Amino acid sequence: MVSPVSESAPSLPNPPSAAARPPCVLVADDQADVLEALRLLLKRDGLTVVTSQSPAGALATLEAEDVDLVLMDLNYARDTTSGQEGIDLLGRIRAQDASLPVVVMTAWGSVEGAVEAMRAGARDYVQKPWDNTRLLATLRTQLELRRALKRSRRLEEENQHLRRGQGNQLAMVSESRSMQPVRRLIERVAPSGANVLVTGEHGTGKEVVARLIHGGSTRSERAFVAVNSGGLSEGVFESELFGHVKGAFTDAKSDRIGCFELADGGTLFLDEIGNMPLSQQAKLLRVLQTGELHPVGSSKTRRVDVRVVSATNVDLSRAVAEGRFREDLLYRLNTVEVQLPPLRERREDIPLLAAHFLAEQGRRYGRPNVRLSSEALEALLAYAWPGNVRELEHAVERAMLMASGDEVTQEDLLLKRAGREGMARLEEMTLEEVERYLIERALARHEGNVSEAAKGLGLSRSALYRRLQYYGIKGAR
Ligand SMILES: Nc1ncnc2c1ncn2[C@@H]1O[C@H](COP(=O)(O)OP(=O)(O)OP(=O)(O)O)[C@@H](O)[C@H]1O
Repeated sequence: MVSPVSESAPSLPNPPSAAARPPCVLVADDQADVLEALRLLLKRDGLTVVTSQSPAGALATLEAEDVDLVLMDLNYARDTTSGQEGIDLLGRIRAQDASLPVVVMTAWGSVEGAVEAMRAGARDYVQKPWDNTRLLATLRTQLELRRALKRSRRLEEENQHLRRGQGNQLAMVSESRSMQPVRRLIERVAPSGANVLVTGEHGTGKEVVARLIHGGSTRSERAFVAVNSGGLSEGVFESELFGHVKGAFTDAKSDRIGCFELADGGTLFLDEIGNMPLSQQAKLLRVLQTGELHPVGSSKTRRVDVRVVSATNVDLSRAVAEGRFREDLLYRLNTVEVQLPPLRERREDIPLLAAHFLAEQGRRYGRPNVRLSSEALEALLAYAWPGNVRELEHAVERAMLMASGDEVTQEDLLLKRAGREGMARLEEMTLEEVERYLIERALARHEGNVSEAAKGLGLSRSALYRRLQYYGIKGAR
């Protein structure tokens, strides 16, 4: 069931975490001696310094480097006293990135210049000649504010992801013999930091495994970010994974942190990896090889330290042989492979899983005493479970709602059956349940192929997609 892949397969390099990088300050001033003095002062204080002697040079540096703060003079050679060139530069920096703090340096006694700069968006000002301690304190305050702002944005995006995801499900019920090697492998690889590929049919618990691996690793205190990487359109893919900067495209109203950066220091779960188009595979591979990425619309390089756990129900070796999946990407992803058996091959787990879900739903619906009748349990054991653990979970929830007393009967389970009996059940189902059922059947018949399933159902592809989203049906391709 479990096949560790060669130990020598390459894994994601571990570049220094972006969070540990010292802040980078761009100092812009046209006087070389001023630049040098500031460079030494700031470097001694542990900051990374890049310098520029002209407004054009400053803008070019901002394009290329990941700068956290700008310290800029207001006066440049072309226009030494009015400060207008400096104000222009300030405006252009703000247009590029309004969240980037700018501290201006003004000539001694030039209060109007300082006031104008503050009006134009500078966060603070220092007068020349500067006082070292005060200057450093000013810069530190602004850098702290920026860090706090970035952190709160990041938390906000993480929360959105958690809300979109399934919470922190860490329980894995798995007592069956066929699940023992899986459990042992998870325990062994979780702390190793190696990239893991989890394979198995839909609903077998691949995401549960990914969360367990994250929970058992040294990264457990950092984010676990799950993304359905096989379901992203070409336009959304890069923005979702690598982020974008404001103005990168029409709808980019503000900067967005991508999943890779959200998972920095933690684990990125790439679900449905086998459905990723080749063009997206190439972009993903580049980031896995270098640990570096560019948000859409930015030329700045960002470094990330991410462990990748991916999942698929597709036979990737076959996909490689058929030219649908890159072999080099597969080697990056499957340093270790965990294969999850379908539920029909681990029937011993069915009673335990059913009891687990019954207890969970009992808590949810305030019915802690609901139990399965022995006929209901027999029916569960006899059923084929094409939808695996997810289908069992839904069946138990539905049964909890159907059961009139504290005992769930076989009838309450509404298990799908062919023939006349199935039709009788159909009559008892709601319209939505029937629709969902037919969609699932069509997808199963066409091995998850949405175009084919849509044709079979007499729907357009987009109409079927809308319904898949509405019913939360996964696994279509
Ligand atoms: N061993 C298990 N113990 C407890 N709950 C489980 C187990 N396996 C799966 N589940 C539950 O079943 C549901 C489906 O699991 P999960 O989403 O991990 O499956 P999956 O294989 O990733 O599905 P898909 O292929 O559709 O993405 C989830 O609600 C999960 O919590």
